[in-house]
Amino acid sequence: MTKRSDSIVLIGPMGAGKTSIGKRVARALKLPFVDTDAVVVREHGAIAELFAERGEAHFRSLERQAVSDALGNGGVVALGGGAVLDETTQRDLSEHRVVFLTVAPRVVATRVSGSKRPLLQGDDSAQRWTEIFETRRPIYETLADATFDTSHGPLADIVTEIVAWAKNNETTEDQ
Ligand SMILES: Nc1ncnc2c1ncn2[C@@H]1O[C@H](COP(=O)(O)OP(=O)(O)O)[C@@H](O)[C@H]1O
Ligand SMILES: O=C(O)C1=C[C@@H](OP(=O)(O)O)[C@@H](O)[C@H](O)C1
Ligand SMILES: [Mg+2]
Repeated sequence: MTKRSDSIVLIGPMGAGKTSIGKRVARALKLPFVDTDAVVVREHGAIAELFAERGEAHFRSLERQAVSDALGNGGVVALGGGAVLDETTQRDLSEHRVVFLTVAPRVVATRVSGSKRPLLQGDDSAQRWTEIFETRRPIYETLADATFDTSHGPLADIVTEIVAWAKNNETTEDQ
């Protein structure tokens, strides 16, 4: 696999583990870690409030900028689940090693229940998660260089698998 950048980008649906697994992968590889949602929150405030007060399109434009900055800086980057909807981001990702974290619907429900994710509020959140995931799945699959299912087993095992994959797929200077 020839990729220009040595960074690793985690994509996938809400609750797949991008933030928590990304943090641990970065620590294991001794690389900096950035979660683009955390950047947006730090610079602009809570995501739920941005959605409520300024709308999803506004959040997406802040997210696009955070993603572009993070990809430029390198390291391990965890995206928000919807960041891949942006076509500029899709193009930019072709230069990076992209890891798609997937998860079974029956497992994710407990992971995201009670969370403040604005797209998962209300009684039908499980159904909404599935609809959103099915809509985005082709994009995730197209962008992915590798896919890991986080539904089973301890989080540490998935981290180990991703670290091994990253070491086997390192970029080299002359690419
Ligand atoms: N493989 C896993 N096994 C068990 N719990 C997990 C796993 N991955 C993530 N979680 C838990 O699920 C929740 C959501 O994870 P998070 O990293 O925020 O996902 P994402 O960033 O993809 O939305 C967190 O509470 C996290 O600890
Ligand atoms: O899938 C989405 O559209 C979203 C995912 C969230 O991030 P996580 O995927 O880290 O939960 C966050 O960016 C926002 O609530 C919107
Ligand atoms: Mg996250």
